[in-house]
Amino acid sequence: MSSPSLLSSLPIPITIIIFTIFLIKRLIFTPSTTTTHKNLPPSPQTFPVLGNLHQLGLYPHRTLQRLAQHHGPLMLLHFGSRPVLVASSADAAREIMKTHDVVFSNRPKLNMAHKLLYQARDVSTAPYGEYWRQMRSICVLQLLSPKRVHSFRSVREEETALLTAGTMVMTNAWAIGRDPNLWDQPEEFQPERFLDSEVDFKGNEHFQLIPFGAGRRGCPGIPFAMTSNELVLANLVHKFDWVLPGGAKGDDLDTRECLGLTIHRKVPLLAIARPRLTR
Ligand code: HEM
Repeated sequence: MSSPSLLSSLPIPITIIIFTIFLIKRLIFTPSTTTTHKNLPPSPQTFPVLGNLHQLGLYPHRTLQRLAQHHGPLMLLHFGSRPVLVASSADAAREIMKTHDVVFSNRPKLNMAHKLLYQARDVSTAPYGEYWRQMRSICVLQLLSPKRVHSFRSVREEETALLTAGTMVMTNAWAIGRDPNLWDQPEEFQPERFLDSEVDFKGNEHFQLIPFGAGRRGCPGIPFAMTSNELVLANLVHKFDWVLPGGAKGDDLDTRECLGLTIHRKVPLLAIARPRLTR
C-alpha cells in the first residue's frame, strides 16, 4: 500500500489555500516580456486584470520615467487590458510623431469626451478621419493662422508589425525634457540654454522639447498661444517688479507638482506685483 502524499494528508481548506497561493504566485509573477516576446517592446511585469495600472502611483510621469530607465525608451505597458506604448526619448517621439504619425494619429475613445464634447465632435478628441481633417483645416486656416492671429491684434491606418491595433501611445514629454543625454543639467532652470540653440518648441525637427506635441495631431494653436504668451509675459515683466510674500526667496518655494489634466503646482504661486512704470 502506498503512503498518502503530504497534500492529501492535509485538511481540505488548507490544501485549497496552498493551491490558491500557488496559482496567484504563478499569475502575479508573469515574466517580463523583455525577454519572452520577440518583436514586442520590453515590458515591466504585469498584474492580472490591472496590467501595470497599480504601478503608476500619484505621479505617472515620474513612474514612467523610472520604468523607462530600466526597460528602455520604447516600452509596452498595459492599463487593464489596453496595451499602451510609452515613448520616453526624443528619438522614440520622432518615430511616433513624425516617421509613423499616420498610424498614431487617432485619439483614444474617452467617455468624458463623448459626454462633454458632443460625442467627441471637437477637433482635439475627434477620431482621425475626414471629419477631423475638415475641423482641423477650419481651425488652422480660418481661426489660428498667423495671419488671422495677427489680425486679431487686440486613416488611413497602417498596422505596424509589432503592435496590436488599438494600442494607445503615450509620449512622456516631461521625461524627454529631462533626459540627461539631451540636456546639460536638465533639472536646472537655465533659460539661456536656448540662446543660439537650434532647439525649438514646435516639434518640427527637434523632439527633445515638445510642449505642443508634434506631427499631424500637434497643437494648431501655436501662433495664438505664442502671441498671447509673449504679450502677457512681456507686460508682466516690463511693468512690474515681482517679490514673494514675507520676504521669501526662490529657494523657499514649494515646487512639488500635482497631477491633473496637465501637471501643475501643488501649492499655488503667490507673488506680489509692484508697478514700476508710471504712465
Ligand atoms: C501654451 C499654450 C498651449 C499649449 C502648451 C498647448 C499644447 C497642446 C498639446 C500638447 C496638444 C496635443 C498634441 C498632440 O496630441 O500631439 C494640443 C492640441 C491642441 N491644441 Fe493646444 N496648446 C496651447 C494652446 C492652444 C491654443 C491657444 C489653442 C487654440 C486657440 C489650441 C488648440 C489646440 C487644438 C485644437 C488641439 C487638438 C489638435 C488635434 O487633435 O488635431 N492650443 N495643444
